[in-house]
Amino acid sequence: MIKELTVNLGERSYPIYIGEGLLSEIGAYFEKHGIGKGSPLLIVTDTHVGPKYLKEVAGRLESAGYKVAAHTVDSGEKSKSLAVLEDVVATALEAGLDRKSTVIALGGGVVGDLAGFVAASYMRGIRFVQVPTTILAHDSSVGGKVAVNHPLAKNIIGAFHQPEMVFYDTQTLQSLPDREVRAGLSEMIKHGLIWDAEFTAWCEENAGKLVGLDSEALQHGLYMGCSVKAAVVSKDERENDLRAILNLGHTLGHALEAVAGYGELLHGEAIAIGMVAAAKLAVKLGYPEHIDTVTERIFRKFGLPVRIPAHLDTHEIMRAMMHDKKFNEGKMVYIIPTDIGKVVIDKNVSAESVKQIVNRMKQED
Ligand SMILES: NC(=O)c1ccc[n+]([C@@H]2O[C@H](COP(=O)([O-])OP(=O)(O)OC[C@H]3O[C@@H](n4cnc5c(N)ncnc54)[C@H](O)[C@@H]3O)[C@@H](O)[C@H]2O)c1
Ligand SMILES: O=C(O)C(=O)C[C@@H](O)[C@H](O)[C@H](O)COP(=O)(O)O
Ligand SMILES: [Zn+2]
Repeated sequence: MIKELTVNLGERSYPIYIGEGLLSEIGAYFEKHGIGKGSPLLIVTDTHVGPKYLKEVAGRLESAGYKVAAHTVDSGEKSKSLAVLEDVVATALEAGLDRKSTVIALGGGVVGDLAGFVAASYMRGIRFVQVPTTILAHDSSVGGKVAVNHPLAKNIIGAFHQPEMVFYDTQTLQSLPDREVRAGLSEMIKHGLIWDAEFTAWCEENAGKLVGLDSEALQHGLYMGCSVKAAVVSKDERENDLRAILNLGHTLGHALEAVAGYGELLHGEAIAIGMVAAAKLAVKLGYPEHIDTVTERIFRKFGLPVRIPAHLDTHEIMRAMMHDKKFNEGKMVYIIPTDIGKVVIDKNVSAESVKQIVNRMKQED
Protein backbone atom coordinates (compact mmCIF):
# COMPACT_ATOMS: atom_id res chain seq x y z
CA MET A 1 0.00 0.00 0.00
CA ILE A 2 1.25 3.49 -0.87
CA LYS A 3 0.96 6.14 1.82
CA GLU A 4 0.80 9.77 0.79
CA LEU A 5 1.43 13.02 2.66
CA THR A 6 1.59 16.60 1.47
CA VAL A 7 3.99 19.38 2.35
CA ASN A 8 1.68 22.38 2.15
CA LEU A 9 3.56 25.36 0.77
CA GLY A 10 1.10 27.02 -1.58
CA GLU A 11 2.36 26.81 -5.14
CA ARG A 12 5.46 24.93 -3.94
CA SER A 13 3.39 22.17 -2.27
CA TYR A 14 4.46 18.63 -3.02
CA PRO A 15 3.64 15.03 -2.16
CA ILE A 16 5.63 12.45 -0.21
CA TYR A 17 4.95 8.93 -1.46
CA ILE A 18 5.96 6.07 0.85
CA GLY A 19 5.63 2.45 -0.26
CA GLU A 20 7.39 -0.85 -0.75
CA GLY A 21 8.50 -1.52 -4.32
CA LEU A 22 7.66 2.01 -5.54
CA LEU A 23 10.76 2.26 -7.73
CA SER A 24 9.18 0.02 -10.36
CA GLU A 25 6.60 2.78 -10.95
CA ILE A 26 8.92 5.79 -11.08
CA GLY A 27 8.35 6.47 -14.80
CA ALA A 28 4.58 6.78 -14.34
CA TYR A 29 4.99 9.07 -11.33
CA PHE A 30 7.32 11.37 -13.28
CA GLU A 31 4.73 11.62 -16.05
CA LYS A 32 1.96 12.23 -13.52
CA HIS A 33 3.96 15.13 -12.04
CA GLY A 34 4.58 16.74 -15.40
CA ILE A 35 8.32 16.14 -15.55
CA GLY A 36 8.99 16.91 -19.21
CA LYS A 37 10.75 14.56 -21.62
CA GLY A 38 12.35 17.26 -23.80
CA SER A 39 15.33 17.90 -21.49
CA PRO A 40 17.70 15.35 -19.94
CA LEU A 41 17.41 14.20 -16.34
CA LEU A 42 20.45 13.81 -14.07
CA ILE A 43 20.50 11.10 -11.41
CA VAL A 44 22.97 11.80 -8.61
CA THR A 45 23.83 8.79 -6.48
CA ASP A 46 26.76 7.35 -4.49
CA THR A 47 29.11 4.38 -4.65
CA HIS A 48 26.99 2.23 -2.31
CA VAL A 49 23.57 3.05 -3.69
CA GLY A 50 24.44 3.25 -7.39
CA PRO A 51 25.43 -0.40 -7.84
CA LYS A 52 22.17 -1.49 -6.16
CA TYR A 53 19.51 0.83 -7.57
CA LEU A 54 20.79 3.07 -10.37
CA LYS A 55 20.22 0.54 -13.16
CA GLU A 56 16.60 0.04 -12.14
CA VAL A 57 15.81 3.75 -11.74
CA ALA A 58 17.56 4.80 -14.96
CA GLY A 59 16.05 1.85 -16.86
CA ARG A 60 12.49 2.57 -15.71
CA LEU A 61 12.82 6.24 -16.65
CA GLU A 62 14.33 5.45 -20.04
CA SER A 63 11.54 2.95 -20.73
CA ALA A 64 9.08 5.78 -20.01
CA GLY A 65 10.83 7.89 -22.67
CA TYR A 66 13.20 10.03 -20.58
CA LYS A 67 16.79 10.81 -21.53
CA VAL A 68 18.89 10.03 -18.44
CA ALA A 69 22.43 10.92 -17.33
CA ALA A 70 24.02 9.86 -14.04
CA HIS A 71 26.76 11.00 -11.69
CA THR A 72 28.07 8.80 -8.86
CA VAL A 73 29.89 10.41 -5.91
CA ASP A 74 31.91 8.64 -3.20
CA SER A 75 29.64 7.50 -0.39
CA GLY A 76 29.87 9.43 2.86
CA GLU A 77 29.74 12.90 4.37
CA LYS A 78 32.93 14.09 2.63
CA SER A 79 30.97 14.26 -0.64
CA LYS A 80 28.95 17.19 0.72
CA SER A 81 31.64 19.60 -0.49
CA LEU A 82 32.06 22.42 -2.99
CA ALA A 83 34.63 20.34 -4.92
CA VAL A 84 32.16 17.49 -5.44
CA LEU A 85 29.41 19.97 -6.32
CA GLU A 86 31.65 21.29 -9.09
CA ASP A 87 32.13 17.73 -10.45
CA VAL A 88 28.36 17.15 -10.53
CA VAL A 89 27.83 20.47 -12.34
CA ALA A 90 30.44 19.41 -14.93
CA THR A 91 28.46 16.22 -15.60
CA ALA A 92 25.24 18.25 -15.84
CA LEU A 93 26.79 20.55 -18.46
CA GLU A 94 28.30 17.66 -20.43
CA ALA A 95 24.93 15.88 -20.41
CA GLY A 96 23.21 19.01 -21.73
CA LEU A 97 20.98 19.74 -18.75
CA ASP A 98 19.00 22.93 -19.34
CA ARG A 99 16.55 25.00 -17.31
CA LYS A 100 13.74 22.50 -17.91
CA SER A 101 15.84 19.57 -16.65
CA THR A 102 15.29 17.74 -13.37
CA VAL A 103 17.92 16.44 -10.93
CA ILE A 104 17.14 13.19 -9.12
CA ALA A 105 18.73 12.53 -5.72
CA LEU A 106 18.97 8.75 -5.41
CA GLY A 107 20.46 8.00 -2.00
CA GLY A 108 20.62 9.14 1.60
CA GLY A 109 20.89 12.60 3.11
CA VAL A 110 24.34 13.23 1.68
CA VAL A 111 23.20 12.73 -1.90
CA GLY A 112 19.91 14.53 -1.16
CA ASP A 113 21.60 17.63 0.29
CA LEU A 114 24.28 17.71 -2.42
CA ALA A 115 22.03 17.03 -5.42
CA GLY A 116 19.43 19.41 -4.01
CA PHE A 117 22.03 22.17 -3.83
CA VAL A 118 23.13 21.40 -7.38
CA ALA A 119 19.48 21.80 -8.42
CA ALA A 120 19.14 25.02 -6.40
CA SER A 121 22.20 26.60 -8.00
CA TYR A 122 22.46 25.14 -11.53
CA MET A 123 21.34 27.87 -13.94
CA ARG A 124 19.97 29.62 -10.80
CA GLY A 125 17.62 26.77 -10.00
CA ILE A 126 16.06 23.77 -11.71
CA ARG A 127 13.62 21.11 -10.49
CA PHE A 128 14.57 18.12 -8.41
CA VAL A 129 13.06 14.92 -7.07
CA GLN A 130 14.09 13.19 -3.86
CA VAL A 131 14.38 9.39 -4.02
CA PRO A 132 15.52 8.61 -0.47
CA THR A 133 17.19 5.26 0.29
CA THR A 134 18.05 5.64 4.00
CA ILE A 135 15.90 5.82 7.12
CA LEU A 136 17.52 9.12 8.01
CA ALA A 137 16.40 10.54 4.67
CA HIS A 138 12.75 10.54 5.81
CA ASP A 139 13.98 13.77 7.41
CA SER A 140 16.48 15.09 4.87
CA SER A 141 14.33 14.53 1.77
CA VAL A 142 11.48 16.63 3.15
CA GLY A 143 11.61 20.39 3.68
CA GLY A 144 13.98 21.73 1.06
CA LYS A 145 17.08 22.42 3.14
CA VAL A 146 19.93 21.66 0.74
CA ALA A 147 23.61 22.31 1.40
CA VAL A 148 27.24 21.33 1.34
CA ASN A 149 29.70 21.58 4.23
CA HIS A 150 32.70 23.81 4.90
CA PRO A 151 35.60 22.23 6.84
CA LEU A 152 34.76 24.55 9.75
CA ALA A 153 30.96 24.20 9.75
CA LYS A 154 28.24 21.80 8.61
CA ASN A 155 25.67 22.81 5.98
CA ILE A 156 27.03 26.33 5.88
CA ILE A 157 26.80 26.76 2.09
CA GLY A 158 23.24 26.06 1.04
CA ALA A 159 19.75 27.15 0.13
CA PHE A 160 16.06 26.43 0.60
CA HIS A 161 14.90 24.63 -2.53
CA GLN A 162 11.83 22.38 -2.37
CA PRO A 163 11.65 19.14 -4.39
CA GLU A 164 8.86 18.31 -6.84
CA MET A 165 8.09 15.17 -4.88
CA VAL A 166 9.59 12.71 -2.42
CA PHE A 167 9.49 9.19 -3.80
CA TYR A 168 10.32 6.79 -0.93
CA ASP A 169 10.63 3.10 -1.77
CA THR A 170 11.01 1.47 1.66
CA GLN A 171 12.19 -1.78 0.08
CA THR A 172 15.58 -0.11 -0.51
CA LEU A 173 16.09 0.20 3.26
CA GLN A 174 16.56 -3.56 3.56
CA SER A 175 20.13 -3.26 2.22
CA LEU A 176 21.23 -0.66 4.81
CA PRO A 177 24.10 -1.58 7.15
CA ASP A 178 23.06 -1.92 10.82
CA ARG A 179 25.00 1.21 11.93
CA GLU A 180 23.17 3.31 9.31
CA VAL A 181 19.80 1.86 10.38
CA ARG A 182 20.36 2.96 13.98
CA ALA A 183 21.74 6.38 12.98
CA GLY A 184 18.69 6.97 10.76
CA LEU A 185 16.31 6.08 13.58
CA SER A 186 17.86 8.87 15.64
CA GLU A 187 16.00 11.48 13.52
CA MET A 188 12.78 9.45 13.81
CA ILE A 189 13.09 9.57 17.61
CA LYS A 190 13.79 13.31 17.31
CA HIS A 191 10.47 13.81 15.55
CA GLY A 192 8.79 12.16 18.54
CA LEU A 193 10.77 14.11 21.14
CA ILE A 194 9.91 17.50 19.65
CA TRP A 195 6.23 16.91 18.83
CA ASP A 196 4.55 13.76 20.06
CA ALA A 197 5.05 11.89 23.35
CA GLU A 198 2.88 8.99 22.18
CA PHE A 199 4.99 8.48 19.06
CA THR A 200 8.15 8.65 21.20
CA ALA A 201 6.78 5.87 23.42
CA TRP A 202 5.83 3.86 20.32
CA CYS A 203 9.40 4.20 18.99
CA GLU A 204 10.80 2.95 22.29
CA GLU A 205 8.39 0.00 22.46
CA ASN A 206 9.16 -0.92 18.85
CA ALA A 207 12.94 -0.44 19.01
CA GLY A 208 13.60 -4.13 18.25
CA LYS A 209 11.28 -4.17 15.25
CA LEU A 210 12.64 -0.89 13.88
CA VAL A 211 16.30 -1.90 14.22
CA GLY A 212 15.37 -5.28 12.70
CA LEU A 213 13.79 -3.50 9.69
CA ASP A 214 10.33 -4.95 10.27
CA SER A 215 8.42 -3.67 7.27
CA GLU A 216 5.17 -2.70 9.02
CA ALA A 217 6.92 -0.92 11.90
CA LEU A 218 9.22 0.92 9.50
CA GLN A 219 6.38 2.13 7.28
CA HIS A 220 4.50 3.45 10.31
CA GLY A 221 7.59 5.10 11.86
CA LEU A 222 8.58 6.76 8.60
CA TYR A 223 5.04 7.94 7.94
CA MET A 224 4.82 9.46 11.43
CA GLY A 225 8.29 11.03 11.17
CA CYS A 226 7.50 12.53 7.76
CA SER A 227 4.15 13.81 9.10
CA VAL A 228 5.87 15.75 11.88
CA LYS A 229 8.45 17.14 9.47
CA ALA A 230 5.83 18.10 6.89
CA ALA A 231 3.63 19.78 9.53
CA VAL A 232 6.51 21.90 10.86
CA VAL A 233 7.86 22.87 7.43
CA SER A 234 4.36 23.72 6.20
CA LYS A 235 4.04 26.22 9.07
CA ASP A 236 7.50 27.80 8.75
CA GLU A 237 9.33 26.98 5.53
CA ARG A 238 12.36 29.22 6.07
CA GLU A 239 13.01 28.74 9.77
CA ASN A 240 11.88 32.14 10.90
CA ASP A 241 10.78 30.56 14.17
CA LEU A 242 9.02 27.19 14.67
CA ARG A 243 11.17 25.22 12.21
CA ALA A 244 14.15 25.66 14.54
CA ILE A 245 12.68 22.89 16.73
CA LEU A 246 13.75 20.37 14.05
CA ASN A 247 17.25 21.25 15.17
CA LEU A 248 16.94 19.57 18.59
CA GLY A 249 20.40 18.16 19.36
CA HIS A 250 21.95 19.67 16.25
CA THR A 251 23.92 22.63 17.62
CA LEU A 252 26.16 20.25 19.55
CA GLY A 253 25.68 17.42 17.02
CA HIS A 254 26.96 19.46 14.08
CA ALA A 255 29.91 20.71 16.15
CA LEU A 256 30.83 17.11 17.04
CA GLU A 257 30.65 16.04 13.38
CA ALA A 258 32.95 18.89 12.31
CA VAL A 259 35.45 18.50 15.17
CA ALA A 260 35.63 14.69 14.88
CA GLY A 261 36.18 15.03 11.10
CA TYR A 262 33.24 14.57 8.71
CA GLY A 263 32.13 10.94 8.52
CA GLU A 264 33.76 9.80 11.79
CA LEU A 265 30.56 10.26 13.78
CA LEU A 266 27.47 9.69 11.62
CA HIS A 267 24.96 12.55 11.62
CA GLY A 268 22.36 10.45 13.47
CA GLU A 269 24.92 9.43 16.09
CA ALA A 270 26.14 12.99 16.64
CA ILE A 271 22.63 14.35 17.12
CA ALA A 272 21.74 11.48 19.50
CA ILE A 273 24.54 12.79 21.74
CA GLY A 274 23.25 16.32 21.11
CA MET A 275 19.70 15.37 22.15
CA VAL A 276 20.94 13.76 25.36
CA ALA A 277 22.93 16.95 26.04
CA ALA A 278 19.81 19.07 25.43
CA ALA A 279 17.89 16.90 27.91
CA LYS A 280 20.63 17.36 30.53
CA LEU A 281 20.64 21.09 29.88
CA ALA A 282 16.86 21.11 30.34
CA VAL A 283 17.18 19.53 33.78
CA LYS A 284 19.94 22.00 34.67
CA LEU A 285 17.51 24.79 33.71
CA GLY A 286 14.89 23.40 36.10
CA TYR A 287 12.75 21.16 33.89
CA PRO A 288 11.79 17.70 35.25
CA GLU A 289 14.46 15.04 35.76
CA HIS A 290 12.61 12.40 33.73
CA ILE A 291 13.39 14.31 30.48
CA ASP A 292 17.02 13.30 30.91
CA THR A 293 16.45 9.74 32.11
CA VAL A 294 13.87 8.89 29.41
CA THR A 295 15.86 10.52 26.58
CA GLU A 296 19.06 8.73 27.50
CA ARG A 297 17.23 5.42 28.00
CA ILE A 298 15.70 5.58 24.52
CA PHE A 299 18.96 6.30 22.71
CA ARG A 300 20.74 3.54 24.67
CA LYS A 301 17.95 1.15 23.66
CA PHE A 302 18.65 1.91 19.99
CA GLY A 303 22.39 1.33 20.51
CA LEU A 304 23.17 4.97 19.78
CA PRO A 305 25.99 6.90 21.51
CA VAL A 306 25.02 9.02 24.51
CA ARG A 307 28.42 10.42 25.50
CA ILE A 308 30.91 12.75 23.80
CA PRO A 309 34.06 10.95 22.62
CA ALA A 310 36.64 11.89 25.26
CA HIS A 311 39.37 12.77 22.74
CA LEU A 312 37.38 15.68 21.26
CA ASP A 313 38.58 19.03 22.53
CA THR A 314 36.00 21.05 24.48
CA HIS A 315 37.38 24.36 23.25
CA GLU A 316 37.09 23.24 19.61
CA ILE A 317 33.56 21.95 20.21
CA MET A 318 32.53 25.27 21.74
CA ARG A 319 34.13 27.20 18.88
CA ALA A 320 32.37 25.05 16.29
CA MET A 321 29.03 25.71 18.03
CA MET A 322 29.54 29.45 17.49
CA HIS A 323 29.26 28.77 13.72
CA ASP A 324 25.75 27.39 14.15
CA LYS A 325 23.03 29.16 12.19
CA LYS A 326 21.19 29.75 15.43
CA PHE A 327 24.09 31.69 16.95
CA ASN A 328 23.06 35.27 16.26
CA GLU A 329 23.95 38.65 17.76
CA GLY A 330 26.36 36.94 20.18
CA LYS A 331 23.64 34.68 21.63
CA MET A 332 23.29 30.93 21.49
CA VAL A 333 19.78 29.74 20.65
CA TYR A 334 19.10 26.25 21.99
CA ILE A 335 16.21 23.84 21.52
CA ILE A 336 15.29 22.71 25.02
CA PRO A 337 12.88 19.86 25.85
CA THR A 338 10.37 20.87 28.51
CA ASP A 339 8.83 17.39 28.60
CA ILE A 340 8.89 14.34 26.33
CA GLY A 341 7.22 15.47 23.10
CA LYS A 342 7.58 19.18 23.87
CA VAL A 343 10.36 21.68 23.27
CA VAL A 344 10.95 25.43 23.50
CA ILE A 345 13.30 27.67 21.58
CA ASP A 346 15.47 29.21 24.30
CA LYS A 347 17.27 32.35 23.20
CA ASN A 348 19.11 32.89 26.47
CA VAL A 349 21.17 29.79 27.08
CA SER A 350 24.62 30.70 28.35
CA ALA A 351 27.66 29.25 26.65
CA GLU A 352 29.00 28.44 30.12
CA SER A 353 26.06 26.07 30.93
CA VAL A 354 26.55 24.30 27.60
CA LYS A 355 30.27 23.97 28.29
CA GLN A 356 29.59 22.43 31.70
CA ILE A 357 27.29 19.81 30.11
CA VAL A 358 29.90 19.09 27.40
CA ASN A 359 32.58 18.50 30.04
CA ARG A 360 30.24 16.34 32.13
CA MET A 361 29.30 14.22 29.12
CA LYS A 362 32.95 13.52 28.37
CA GLN A 363 33.54 12.22 31.89
CA GLU A 364 30.43 10.17 32.71
CA ASP A 365 30.14 6.65 31.31
N1 LIG B 1 18.35 18.54 4.55
C1 LIG B 1 17.89 18.14 5.71
O1 LIG B 1 16.84 18.58 6.18
C2 LIG B 1 18.65 17.11 6.47
C3 LIG B 1 18.02 16.43 7.52
C4 LIG B 1 18.74 15.45 8.19
C5 LIG B 1 20.02 15.13 7.80
N2 LIG B 1 20.60 15.80 6.77
C6 LIG B 1 21.93 15.42 6.29
O2 LIG B 1 21.87 14.08 5.83
C7 LIG B 1 23.17 13.50 5.89
C8 LIG B 1 23.09 12.12 6.48
O3 LIG B 1 22.23 11.33 5.70
P1 LIG B 1 22.32 9.74 5.70
O4 LIG B 1 22.42 9.26 7.09
O5 LIG B 1 21.25 9.24 4.85
O6 LIG B 1 23.77 9.51 5.11
P2 LIG B 1 24.31 9.00 3.71
O7 LIG B 1 23.62 9.63 2.60
O8 LIG B 1 25.79 9.12 3.80
O9 LIG B 1 23.91 7.45 3.72
C9 LIG B 1 24.44 6.62 4.74
C10 LIG B 1 25.29 5.46 4.16
O10 LIG B 1 24.39 4.47 3.67
C11 LIG B 1 24.67 4.18 2.31
N3 LIG B 1 23.38 3.86 1.71
C12 LIG B 1 22.40 4.71 1.41
N4 LIG B 1 21.30 4.04 1.03
C13 LIG B 1 21.61 2.74 1.09
C14 LIG B 1 20.88 1.55 0.85
N5 LIG B 1 19.59 1.58 0.53
N6 LIG B 1 21.51 0.37 0.98
C15 LIG B 1 22.82 0.34 1.37
N7 LIG B 1 23.54 1.41 1.65
C16 LIG B 1 22.95 2.61 1.52
C17 LIG B 1 25.37 5.41 1.79
O11 LIG B 1 26.17 5.11 0.67
C18 LIG B 1 26.19 5.82 3.01
O12 LIG B 1 27.36 5.04 3.08
C19 LIG B 1 24.02 14.46 6.71
O13 LIG B 1 24.87 15.15 5.85
C20 LIG B 1 23.01 15.39 7.33
O14 LIG B 1 23.55 16.65 7.59
C21 LIG B 1 19.93 16.76 6.09
O1 LIG C 1 14.85 20.54 8.28
C1 LIG C 1 15.28 21.14 9.26
O2 LIG C 1 14.95 22.30 9.50
C2 LIG C 1 16.22 20.49 10.18
O3 LIG C 1 16.77 21.12 11.05
C3 LIG C 1 16.45 19.02 10.01
C4 LIG C 1 17.78 18.54 10.53
O4 LIG C 1 17.60 17.18 10.90
C5 LIG C 1 18.88 18.57 9.50
O5 LIG C 1 20.02 17.93 9.99
C6 LIG C 1 19.20 19.90 8.88
O6 LIG C 1 20.06 19.75 7.78
C7 LIG C 1 19.89 20.85 9.81
O7 LIG C 1 19.78 22.10 9.29
P1 LIG C 1 20.76 23.29 9.64
O8 LIG C 1 20.01 24.49 9.17
O9 LIG C 1 21.02 23.27 11.09
O10 LIG C 1 21.99 23.06 8.86
ZN1 LIG D 1 19.50 16.27 11.27
